[in-house]
Amino acid sequence: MIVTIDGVAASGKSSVSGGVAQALGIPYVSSGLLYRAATLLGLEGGLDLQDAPRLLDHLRAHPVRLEPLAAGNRVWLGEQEITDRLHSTRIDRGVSVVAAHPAVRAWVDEQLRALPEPFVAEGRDMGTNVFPHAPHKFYLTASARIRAERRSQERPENIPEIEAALLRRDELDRGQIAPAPDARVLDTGPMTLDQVIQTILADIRG
Ligand SMILES: Nc1ncnc2c1ncn2[C@@H]1O[C@H](COP(=O)(O)OP(=O)(O)O)[C@@H](O)[C@H]1O
Ligand SMILES: Nc1ccn([C@H]2C[C@H](O)[C@@H](COP(=O)(O)OP(=O)(O)O)O2)c(=O)n1
Repeated sequence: MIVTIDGVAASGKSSVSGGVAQALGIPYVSSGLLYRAATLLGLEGGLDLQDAPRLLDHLRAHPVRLEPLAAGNRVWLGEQEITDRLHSTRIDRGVSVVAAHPAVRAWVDEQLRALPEPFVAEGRDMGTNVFPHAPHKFYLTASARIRAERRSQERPENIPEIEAALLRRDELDRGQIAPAPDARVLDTGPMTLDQVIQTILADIRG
């Protein structure tokens, strides 16, 4: 069984997926971490992030692995854990360029489709492209201001700066973001994290 939870940046995808997965006793899969890992490798390799063929060669030469645990996903580069380095403002700025390359998307999708079920998958296109046959699909939204207020707990910039960066990324990610026609759309703005998790669990349990 696969549950998909897609949505815009900072809409609550990882926190909600983690809570839903823990309640169901299954892992969750954070696809965005693989796009972030590809961005980190590109930046640290001194590559032009626009240069898809070189970036892909670089990715193929470096074994990146996503470990989808219920308590939080980890990303490995060989034997070295890189999870803590994936949520910087520098990666936020570069990741949309990297995620727009079809070859990078195929590199991510291949890894996701190889994972054993059951799991909760979160990202932008889990319910549309990667797991279109998933029986339970959700799509999270919230206003840019609310998302910026939430993110300000995790980033050094002030709320207007974070809001501007989120709107820029929404725009750049637009090609990847659309709710699946059979997804339930939830505006998390007026809800607590636990309310979102309980709403999704009630829907899954029917
Ligand atoms: N109602 C809510 N729904 C989802 N997340 C919320 C809610 N209220 C606060 N948050 C917080 O918003 C922050 C951003 O959520 P996160 O899971 O990182 O989003 P995303 O994975 O979409 O970037 C987290 O700190 C989360 O706990
Ligand atoms: N399935 C996915 C997941 C993420 N992406 C891209 C788009 C996002 O800007 C980045 C980072 O996604 P992530 O979900 O980690 O981060 P945010 O919640 O957007 O802060 O990756 C994507 O194109 N497709």
